[in-house]
Amino acid sequence: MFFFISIAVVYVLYKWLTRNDEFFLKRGIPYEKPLPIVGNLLELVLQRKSFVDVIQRIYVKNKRSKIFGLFSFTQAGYMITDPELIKSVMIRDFDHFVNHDQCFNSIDKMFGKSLFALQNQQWREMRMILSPIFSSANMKIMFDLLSHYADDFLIEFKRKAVGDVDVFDLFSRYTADVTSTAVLGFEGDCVKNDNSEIYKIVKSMKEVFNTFSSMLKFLLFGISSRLYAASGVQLVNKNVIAFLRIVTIDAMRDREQNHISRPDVIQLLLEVRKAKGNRRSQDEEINDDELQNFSAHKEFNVSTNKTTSTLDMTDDDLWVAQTFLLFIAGFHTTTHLLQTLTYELAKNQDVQQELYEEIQDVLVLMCGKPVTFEALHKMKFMDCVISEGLRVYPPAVQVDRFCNKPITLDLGNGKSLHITKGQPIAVPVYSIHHDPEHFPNPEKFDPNRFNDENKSSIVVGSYIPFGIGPRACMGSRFALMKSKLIVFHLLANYKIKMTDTTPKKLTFNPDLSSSVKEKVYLKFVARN
Ligand code: HEM
Repeated sequence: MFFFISIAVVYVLYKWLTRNDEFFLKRGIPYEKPLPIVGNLLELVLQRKSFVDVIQRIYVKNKRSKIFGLFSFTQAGYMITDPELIKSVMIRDFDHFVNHDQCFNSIDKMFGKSLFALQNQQWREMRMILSPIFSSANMKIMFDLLSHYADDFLIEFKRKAVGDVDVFDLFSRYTADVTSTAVLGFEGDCVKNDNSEIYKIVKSMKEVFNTFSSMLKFLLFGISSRLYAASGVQLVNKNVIAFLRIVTIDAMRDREQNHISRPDVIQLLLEVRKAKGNRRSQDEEINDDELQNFSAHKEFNVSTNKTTSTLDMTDDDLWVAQTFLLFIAGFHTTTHLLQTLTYELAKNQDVQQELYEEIQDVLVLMCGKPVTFEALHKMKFMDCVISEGLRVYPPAVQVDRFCNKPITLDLGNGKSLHITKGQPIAVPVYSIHHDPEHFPNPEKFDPNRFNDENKSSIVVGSYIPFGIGPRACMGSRFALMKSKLIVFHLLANYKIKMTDTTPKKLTFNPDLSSSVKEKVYLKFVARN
């Protein structure tokens, strides 16, 4: 009897776990047959391949089709390869694809309240509240703060540059300091102090998404969100939340009591909270076309005619969640950009020399004064170099959307595809950036793809390091500014070289991120 019951249970479980297996077959969309539980991600779960490599293999096989299917664990999701379709989902038909995957909203109580996870009207309201953080006026204030910080950084760096430098560690610390100083208004001291407690916490924030155990949490959530909820597991650990409460809620209270005002996020959150959300205009100038930023995202107006707020402004966690997001969204991404970019500059000495010459020209123009916001943003070759860095090593492997209103997408040649509410759809950013149809000889690091002569031939939708459309990265201009500034100062003072241990090629960790597997040590040789 027990035997028959066991067989019946296994059978029911198998049927349930494979319930979506014919999803793409029924819709005539190419896909790879999934395995139970792991879907198409077996190599990733076995730690044999990175997410980048898994997607790349499936993309190359299916890219002739404008859309293909991917089983991320048990979830069947569409992957779009065609720039026109990408524009349609991310911009033209945005009202049907406002949100990220549902799981971000429910997998962690605190993260679920962050801008990244908020949905529909709540997302629109929060985006309008937060986007002025990166208005042109605020960016200039942040630039001044960062310029002062750069002086201290260079003094500290002199000490570190004596030996070979682990550039991941260096730029993680730089990014943590810059976010603390310019965005949140406190000193991180992560570069200065090798044992900085703040650095330990910020690093553990990164681990929230980029470890094997976080992947298992997503897997459990994918199998059953109810089981996940019942297990009591959360993504963000208690130490991180305690730290964020201090830098957000305690800081807000302190400023209110002591009448302190600083031009940063905490101040903005304080004002929004006091005004119960009524300070949510997007009238501050955010898009500045004069700045040379090929990859920067243009902010869209996402307002609606609803007048009452759907957010609970008195909820502390709502604000803690935004601080968390600002840390985490800029941390891995900017560190990854700077790590991989300095690696490519060391490898491609001709590119480094051309960039150094542009820096020298600016220094001459500045007549000994520090580089200004405008001068930094007018540097054309600098912009090409950064844009190419983000093409070859986009920090986000993919960007995703979740259908909130059914729609029929036109696939061309008389074909169409009906997308139902609740259906995930993603854009494989890394694979599109490495597609020779969009970027010939894609593995070559060639900044001139983005020069004035060539950049007009880049098809909209084929270059999306910051995503695209109203839900694209909110911090793109800040990320570009802090990256350009540090590259400027480092190259003005040092020549970057490979060491005997520097890897010949970079590969990626077997997790859901695009983090580099190898330790990257580089030599920084003082120029004078
Ligand atoms: C090189 C650095 C960075 C890269 C490549 C990057 C990339 C991205 C991408 C791909 C997205 C998703 C976009 C989409 O779904 O279309 C995103 C979202 C976001 N990023 Fe960034 N990011 C970077 C730095 C930053 C920084 C420094 C901040 C702020 C301090 C930031 C804040 C955000 C926020 C708040 C979102 C969520 C936007 C929303 O859901 O409305 N990012 N980023």
